[in-house]
Amino acid sequence: MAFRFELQCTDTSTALGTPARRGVFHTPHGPVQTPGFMPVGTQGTVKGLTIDQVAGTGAHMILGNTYHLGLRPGHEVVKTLGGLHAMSGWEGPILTDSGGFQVFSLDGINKISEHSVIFRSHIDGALIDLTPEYSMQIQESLGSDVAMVLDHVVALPAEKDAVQDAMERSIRWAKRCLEYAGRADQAKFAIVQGGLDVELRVQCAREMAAMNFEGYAVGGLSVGEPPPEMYRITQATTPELPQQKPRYLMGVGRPIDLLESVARGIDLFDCVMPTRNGRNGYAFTDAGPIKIRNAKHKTDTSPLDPNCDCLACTRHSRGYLRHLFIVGEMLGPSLLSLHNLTYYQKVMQGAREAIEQGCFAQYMATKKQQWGIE
Ligand SMILES: Cc1ccc(CCc2c3nc[nH]c3cc3c(=O)[nH]c(N)nc23)cc1
Ligand SMILES: [Zn+2]
Repeated sequence: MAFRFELQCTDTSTALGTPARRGVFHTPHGPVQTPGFMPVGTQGTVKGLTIDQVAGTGAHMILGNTYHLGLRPGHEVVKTLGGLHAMSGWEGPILTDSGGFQVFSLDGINKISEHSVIFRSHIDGALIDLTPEYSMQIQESLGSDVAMVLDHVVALPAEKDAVQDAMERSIRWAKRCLEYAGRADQAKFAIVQGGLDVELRVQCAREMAAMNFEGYAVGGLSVGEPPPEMYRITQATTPELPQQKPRYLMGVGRPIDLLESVARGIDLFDCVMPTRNGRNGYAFTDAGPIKIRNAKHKTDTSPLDPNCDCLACTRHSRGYLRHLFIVGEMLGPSLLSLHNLTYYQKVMQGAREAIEQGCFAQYMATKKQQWGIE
């Protein structure tokens, strides 16, 4: 069996009506410990880090993108280079997004029809006709272990009929992706849409659950809605998804969002925050966030985070890291990205251990207190 989700134990200590879950998602490129965080490697690289550094953070699975790689260098080139694994050298599991979200979120014209979404390449202006089948074909060339279905995401806030129209189209497109005769060693994940409307979310989740996907993502969130709204929708959606399949909350989130969502039954996460914020000099630590450019760090010889064993925290001071950002040295963004990814993996490792011990609620409360959250 190329793919298998092994649900090891659950923890109901948070009493949110759906338990936190500890599991292992087995893939052809190795196991992924859940709950787990997947670093974003949009262009086939986690920006500023070597793959050995990414592995060193504790990451098991990384993300690639159909939209970007499909445009440049083009999926045929990636295929000729042996696929994303051979090209990047990453030997672990890879998940690729379908490209739809990038089309809808990158401002610019796009034309939606039942057939596809047509958009102009932001690189050379060429018209691209992205059908569910073409998205699957690109992801097949990329050779990812998990391919996301092509979905239609509407920007929030949106009228209920627009959300319903996009949700129903996403169901029809998901069916077309499932029917696409791809490779046996590539899993397909469904993506549940429905905006912030519980009724639409439940309907969509049930229709997707009735189709035989290897995993289920909750999409259409982390698009600017208030975190409590994200939690409310997640909590309404996960109970409708198959218990024995992995659940992936797309684009989430801050460390607190990861824990609040684990408590509501989510197994996998991705987010650009640790790397994007790292590149901008914003570090996540047990004592809360640090803006390294702040003058108060200028002569600070202490490490970024005394509890962290990453290269940035064991080899350098806050004063040096600040200096790198002030003079614009490329090592600065790399080191803070490395630290943030290490930090995210440590938060998730703690979550996995807490669920195993049945004390996830206590773990979340402790982290909230450390982070200065009510
Ligand atoms: C490389 C890569 C980058 C980013 C992503 C996830 C991108 C992403 C979202 N990010 C925030 N919210 C999101 C919602 C959706 C969504 O509803 N559908 C899809 N297909 N992707 C989403 C996947 C892969
Ligand atoms: Zn560190």
